[in-house]
Amino acid sequence: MRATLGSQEAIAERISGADWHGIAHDLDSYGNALLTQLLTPAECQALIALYACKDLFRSRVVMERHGFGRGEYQYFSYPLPDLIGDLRQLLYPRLAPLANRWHASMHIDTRFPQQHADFIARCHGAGQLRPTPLMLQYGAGDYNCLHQDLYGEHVFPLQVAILLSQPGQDFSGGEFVMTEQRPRMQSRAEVVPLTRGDAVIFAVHNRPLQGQRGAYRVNLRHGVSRIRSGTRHTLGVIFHDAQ
Ligand SMILES: O=C(O)CCC(=O)C(=O)O
Ligand SMILES: [Fe+2]
Repeated sequence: MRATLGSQEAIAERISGADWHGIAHDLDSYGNALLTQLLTPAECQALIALYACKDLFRSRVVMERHGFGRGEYQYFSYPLPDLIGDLRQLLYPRLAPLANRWHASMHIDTRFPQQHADFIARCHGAGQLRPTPLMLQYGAGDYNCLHQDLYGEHVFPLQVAILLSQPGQDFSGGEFVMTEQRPRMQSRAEVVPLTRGDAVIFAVHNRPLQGQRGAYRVNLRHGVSRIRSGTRHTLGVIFHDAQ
């Protein structure tokens, strides 16, 4: 599995080569940023194949049953497949300084350690023991309602979703969408254009927005518009664990 799923070194190199200044700028300006071509088509394909391996997952959610939309997803069990553990561990340190800066701007006291293992120890110490990385699977007519992935008191304010299917080839429709609700103002929407292997990094629930009298908090949600045809798979990397 290691061969098809790519080495940690290759993933680390792609992450190092990304434009992190540009990503920070986009996250500060829009609450989301693209990290293009994080995974190769072969890695995307290998990840999609994992969806059928029931033993890798701790639970399966049929979205319609909960009013979450239509489609399904599965949460991975520990130990995570290598590639997914590597992504979580390698992306986190790039985002922790930004998360700390956001918290400072929003006057939230919590600060995040530099290493993911230390943050996970904090989650586990508070009873948030269950892994949150997940794979989502949508067919024609499916969609994901606007939501926030909060699973307990401890929340890392950024998360990552990686599109594993090719738009225009594997599926049509199914755009990644975000809304941003500003206090006493109308909501703003963003559609994030993704191709297979691209990651979107985005705010989990709040971000600071610079106003005339300092920064204030805005409330964000994400979801997926209706899949018009075909099948769409995504890998979700959430950095906090769940209660
Ligand atoms: O399928 C998507 O693009 C959205 C997935 C999602 O909601 C998540 O990763 O938290
Ligand atoms: Fe989500």
